[in-house]
Amino acid sequence: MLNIEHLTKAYGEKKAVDNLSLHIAPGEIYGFIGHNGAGKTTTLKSVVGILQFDAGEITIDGISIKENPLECKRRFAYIPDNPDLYDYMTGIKYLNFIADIFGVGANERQARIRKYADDFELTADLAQPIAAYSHGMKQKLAIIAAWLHEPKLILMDEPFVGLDPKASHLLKEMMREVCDEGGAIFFSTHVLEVAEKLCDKVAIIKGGRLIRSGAMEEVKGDESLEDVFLELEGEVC
Ligand SMILES: Nc1ncnc2c1ncn2[C@@H]1O[C@H](COP(=O)(O)OP(=O)(O)OP(=O)(O)O)[C@@H](O)[C@H]1O
Repeated sequence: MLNIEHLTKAYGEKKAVDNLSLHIAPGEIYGFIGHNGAGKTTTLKSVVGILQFDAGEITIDGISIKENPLECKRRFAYIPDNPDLYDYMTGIKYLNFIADIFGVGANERQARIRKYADDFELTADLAQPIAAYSHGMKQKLAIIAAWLHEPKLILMDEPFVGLDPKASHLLKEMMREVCDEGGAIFFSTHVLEVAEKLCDKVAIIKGGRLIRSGAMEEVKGDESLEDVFLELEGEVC
């Protein structure tokens, strides 16, 4: 579903991502872990067409993000690490705005907004301006917005930050549902316990280079993901 081939992206002289290749198949929850500044956000922003990259190719369902970004964007949703939404809009206005962009019909959008807002206990706040939302409430709104057009691929940068335990649990269930229905999820996290329990596959990036990837059980073997990660972090590139 998502193919990243030899992705390279530099900021000036500094290579933030160096020759990274990764393949994410339907049905997979794929975790992306690495130290601060390892290149996770740069990779995600390159995949979703926010950043121009220097070399490599990224395709979603075989469609190039460079050549046909709109077709790609119809298929995925992206939740950035900071839910900077439009503060002056109310929650419901924002969700309708996103639904309009993706052409979600009136009945579907109403049903989905009602379901997800109820599940996240956000319904009573939808009439409030986003400026009045807490970080966690903004994150919930961003998640609902991402799920509105039923994307096949969902990319998320640190999605659990700021969510309360109930919302985190719900998000994990929603992620698994997407994958059970043939979709795929690629997300970054620093919470290795969550990654270990939730992910089918995991990729570890260090200094812009992919240093380990594959099925969770294979990557971690008999150890915890945290132990494997810390061992790899300790090794010289
Ligand atoms: N706009 C930018 N200009 C210059 N350098 C940047 C820019 N954005 C990121 N970098 C650098 O690129 C490297 C990778 O950063 P990136 O944000 O992709 O890391 P990350 O793995 O997402 O980190 P974190 O876990 O802290 O969010 C870092 O060395 C960072 O300093």
